[in-house]
Formats: sequence, structure tokens, C-alpha cells
Amino acid sequence: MTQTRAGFVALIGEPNAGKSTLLNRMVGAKVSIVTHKVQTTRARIRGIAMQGDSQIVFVDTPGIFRPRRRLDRSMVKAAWGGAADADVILLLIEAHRGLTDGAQAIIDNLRQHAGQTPVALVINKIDRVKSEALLALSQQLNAAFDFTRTFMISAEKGYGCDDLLDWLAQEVPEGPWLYPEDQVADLPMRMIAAEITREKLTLRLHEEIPYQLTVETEKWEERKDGSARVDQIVYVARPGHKGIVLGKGGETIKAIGQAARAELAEFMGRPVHLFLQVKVRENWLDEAERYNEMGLDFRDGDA
Ligand SMILES: Nc1nc2c(ncn2[C@@H]2O[C@H](COP(=O)(O)OP(=O)(O)OP(=O)(O)O)[C@@H](O)[C@H]2O)c(=O)[nH]1
Repeated sequence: MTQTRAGFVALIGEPNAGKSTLLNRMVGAKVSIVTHKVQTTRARIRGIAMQGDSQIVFVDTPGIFRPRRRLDRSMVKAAWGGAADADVILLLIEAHRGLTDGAQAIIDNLRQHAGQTPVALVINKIDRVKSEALLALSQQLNAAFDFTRTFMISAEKGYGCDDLLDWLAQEVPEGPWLYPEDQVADLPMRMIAAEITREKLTLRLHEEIPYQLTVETEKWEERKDGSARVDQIVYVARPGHKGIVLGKGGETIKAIGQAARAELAEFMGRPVHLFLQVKVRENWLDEAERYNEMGLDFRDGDA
């Protein structure tokens, strides 16, 4: 029997560095939403790639840049802690922007937090620069940090992405797969669906509330006519929030549901029937288990 491998890879980089584009390419399906908006996601699994006998689970580390309030502070710490907990860290740098102040700040943090975790430098968007400039940039960045490896890629065009994936496949530790193979395809879809709804809630509601709610996809049913029925629960932290999320006569949740359904249907390229329920789960923010589900460490919020 061949030995399986599995591990977590943290993708970090400034907004717009190309994390989503790279993920989509490596995961081989459109499982992470390419967005021009900054900071729409929480720390979470963004996609799973299978390469040979290796299962590579990509995690996102948002919230690194703009900490606010309790959950956010927790997220910032979690983001760096999460990165260090990963088996490999990939730092994405944009070739044409080089070592920006933002990139320097990330490198300073890596020095503090990365510990023994291997960090690979991934210079992305190489289609935008000349090769001489690339070499100089690679030298400059490698002088700034002791990267385990350097890759030069174009996530959009696909250059260098196979080499990177091969390397990751042998870099993650030996061990059983973290997710059953038959769930790998389904799991990201459920998360994407939840993420889309959460984004619509965020856009629609007062800014305090979205931080205190979570969306879970409870059921996913494929129908014979090619459509999908998706049942989701919006969990709010306080009874008072339920009314706000529902809106007068259920108008708010209806509008959110319509917007989310339309986006999900467009994303999947087929009809979707989306059913949203709002439930109160008091103190869900304080449930360590929930934090852990998001890849966050509950204790960090108290620091
Ligand atoms: N020219 C070029 N553009 C790229 C490449 N990779 C990504 N892009 C573009 O860069 C922009 C940002 O890409 P995303 O993948 O959304 O970046 P991100 O890091 O996920 O961004 P956030 O979600 O904001 O953190 C998009 O317009 C992509 O099309 C590349 O290799 N070459």
C-alpha cells in the first residue's frame, strides 16, 4: 500500500496578490470565489487539492491586516497562529509590485510567528514583468527572509503552478487523509454556499451584526431536473438579532435569500432552490467549538 500524505497549507499575501486565483487553479475547480473585494472571508478551509497520494488542504488567513473588535483581534492572532500551525506557509508576492510596505510587514510577522514552519516564496503574476526584474526581486526577497523555496508563477496563466503543487504534495506529512475522498468535492460547495449567504447578510445588515452570525449549510440535495436544493441556517447570537435579520414581514431575509440564490445559481451554472432559516444560538461566539470550526483559537480573544 502506498503511504498517503495530508496537511494544511496557509496561503498568505496582501489583498489582490492572487490567492483565490491560485487556489482555483490548484484545486482544479472553481471552489474559491475570486473577488476584488478585500476581506470578505473568515479563517477557513478554502479548498482541497488531491495530488497523487497527497491531500492538500488550503486554509485562508484573512483578518491579518485590519484588526477590529474582539473577534477580529482573535482572528488576527489566529491568522498568524493558524499560519504557523499549518504544515507549509505560502507567501504570495505580486511580481510587478515587489517588496511593498505591506509585504514587508507580513515578512516581519513571519519572522515572529512562523517558527519552524517552512515558508515558500511564491512570486505571482510573472506574466507582468521581465525576467531580469524577477531575478532581482527574488534576490531581494530572499535576503529579507529565509524562504525554504522560491517559486515563480502566474496563477492566471498557469505557469509554474504544477511545480508548486508537486512540491506541496511531497512537503505535507505522511498520514491519513483529513477528509474522506467522496466529501472533498462536496465540502467546498457547501462552504461556498454558506459564504455567499454570509456575504449577502454582511452587505445588507448593520455592520455589527454580521460579526455575530454564522451560516451553515445543513442539507444539499441534488434533484433529478439538474437543480439543487440547499438548506441553510443563519445562526444569530441574540434573540434581538433574529428580528433584524428577518426584517419587517420577513422582507430582509427574503431579499438576502434572493441575492444569495441568484449568485449561487450563477456560480454553479444551474438552478438553485435556497431555503434559509434563522435560529438563535446564544453565546455562539463564546463556544470554543465554533471557533475551532473556523480554525480559530477561542482563548486568543481574551488576550
Ligand atoms: N496578470 C495576472 N493577474 C493575475 C494573476 N493572478 C491573479 N491575477 C489577478 O489579480 C486580481 C486579484 O486576484 P485574486 O485571486 O482575487 O486575489 P486574492 O489574493 O484572492 O485577493 P483578496 O481576496 O482580495 O485577498 C484578479 O484580477 C486576478 O485576475 C496572474 O498570474 N497574472
